[in-house]
Amino acid sequence: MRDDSFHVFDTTLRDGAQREGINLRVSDKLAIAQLLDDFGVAFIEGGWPGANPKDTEFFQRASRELTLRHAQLTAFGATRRAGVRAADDPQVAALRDSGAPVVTLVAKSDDRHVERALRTTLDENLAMIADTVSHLREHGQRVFVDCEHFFDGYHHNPDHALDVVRTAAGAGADVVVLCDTNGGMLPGDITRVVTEVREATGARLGIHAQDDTGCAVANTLAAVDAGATHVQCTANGYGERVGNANLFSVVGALTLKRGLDVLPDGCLPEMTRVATAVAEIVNLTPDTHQPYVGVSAFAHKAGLHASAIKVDPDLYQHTDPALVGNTMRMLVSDMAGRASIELKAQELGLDLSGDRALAGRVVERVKALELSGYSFEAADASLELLLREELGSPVRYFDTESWRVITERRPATGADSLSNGYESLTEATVKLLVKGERVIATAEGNGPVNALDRALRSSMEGAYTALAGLELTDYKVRILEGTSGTNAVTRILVSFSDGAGEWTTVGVGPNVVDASWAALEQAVTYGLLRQGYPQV
Ligand SMILES: CC(=O)SCCNC(=O)CCNC(=O)[C@H](O)C(C)(C)COP(=O)(O)OP(=O)(O)OC[C@H]1O[C@@H](n2cnc3c(N)ncnc32)[C@H](O)[C@@H]1OP(=O)(O)O
Ligand SMILES: CC(=O)C(=O)O
Repeated sequence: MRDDSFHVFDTTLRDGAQREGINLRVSDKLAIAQLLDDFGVAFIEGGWPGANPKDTEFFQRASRELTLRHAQLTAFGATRRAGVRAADDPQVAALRDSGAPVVTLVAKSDDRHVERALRTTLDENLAMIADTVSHLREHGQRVFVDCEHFFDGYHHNPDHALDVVRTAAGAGADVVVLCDTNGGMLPGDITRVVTEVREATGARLGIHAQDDTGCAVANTLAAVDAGATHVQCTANGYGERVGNANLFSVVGALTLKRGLDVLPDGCLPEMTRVATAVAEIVNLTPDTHQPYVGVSAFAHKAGLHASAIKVDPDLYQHTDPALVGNTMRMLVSDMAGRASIELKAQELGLDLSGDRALAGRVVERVKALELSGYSFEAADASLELLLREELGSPVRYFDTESWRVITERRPATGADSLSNGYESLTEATVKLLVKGERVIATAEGNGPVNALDRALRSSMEGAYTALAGLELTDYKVRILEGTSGTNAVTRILVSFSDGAGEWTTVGVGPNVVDASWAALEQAVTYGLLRQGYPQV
């Protein structure tokens, strides 16, 4: 039986889904629920059964299709309408019949909302809460009550706000959740109010904090410090308007900073995987700078940081990334020092044998190249090739004698209205020395880079069969001197994949095709190195 003394309650599938830009299918919701269960949350709020067909179907399918090891499903919905018995309210019936063992009821606790939005009396509001909680409890469901706008309501009419808490708890709600629905509170407000409400009512309290002041995580932690034992959060902080308290930041803080065992054993290292997988499912780019789980959360750029990290990573990290399933990374740029290079070499599996002079030479080359427009922090493959060269074993699979590209614009057959009756075709010829033989290859492409890529591969596919499995996955152009117009220097980043991994290289030059070739040549060389081909 799971310890019930502290609840991590996730509402990604309900409040998270209220974020602009998220539109989940039932299968998405089921997949996210499974991930949240892997992460070990105690409650997963699945949605509002009866409010829309998708959420109703989610609860039907969840009972058949989900195997939850850690979490209980929770159905969300409102208290009964004014003037109707809970037993006769169809929305309450949908909660009762959802199959969820737990129901979270949203209740009004700000008298202005009662009078102006519900258009009823304060007494009827209390009756709606008591009647709905008792009805669901009689049907065997556990009930939590979300007190909407609690903090604003407490400020405006503390007596009614406290009556709501006492009524909910008195009717059988296990947790009364104080909600900062408009997200306007600051941590000091939360500490004071939670403390006062706990002392005045003795109820078990929870916290639900929207992030409109950017304080949702801090507010959640302040509530816990003041005695709340139930935290409502969403994966990656998704939620209505700017979002909710971020589940991963809250859990990271509670476990690693406060020493609370809020997850089952072994679940914390799932954090980074779950955060990324949820972002993929909701179709939002993962936030690279998100605390704990972002790809940059433990990425170090400054040379002074690296020199201390070399002695002990704890000197520049607030926690061990492995505890949350993340990894430390060294970034090499013109802010690097010798220690950065030494650590990067270690990360890449290269042995510098403590050669400080060699590391110093690499630093100097990197700084000079970055001054001319290169950027190595996103181009690990280029950096590795440079390091190998300085180590005295440059990577060579072919030598380029020359290449040429011709783009022809000609009348098109079946051209669409955008092409103005013309089409362009590019042809590239490359001349290389491959394993001692001179090879010449020509290929067509839809542009210079595509044509060069195809010619380069076709010239070597006999010698290196694995080339067929390499794929160009990204091509980025950055104009470095914006004021020079078409005379500018450009930086090209190309990314390749071989199915097992991805790598990026960088080329720079005043001629965009030349810079692209430089990046392409390195990317293919690095790809062949990854395949383990012996060098020529
Ligand atoms: C703070 C939060 O984020 S709470 C979560 C909010 N989530 C959602 O609203 C998403 C799902 N909502 C919906 O699909 C719809 O709004 C429904 C199905 C719930 C209701 O739809 P409708 O019946 O068309 O009503 P509508 O949305 O216009 O208004 C909500 C009604 O609920 C009432 N209501 C609001 N809060 C409560 C409450 N805590 N208890 C009881 N009734 C409430 C309102 O007074 C209003 O009543 P009225 O129709 O008599 O004016
Ligand atoms: C319940 C809820 O989502 C809120 O009050 O913000």
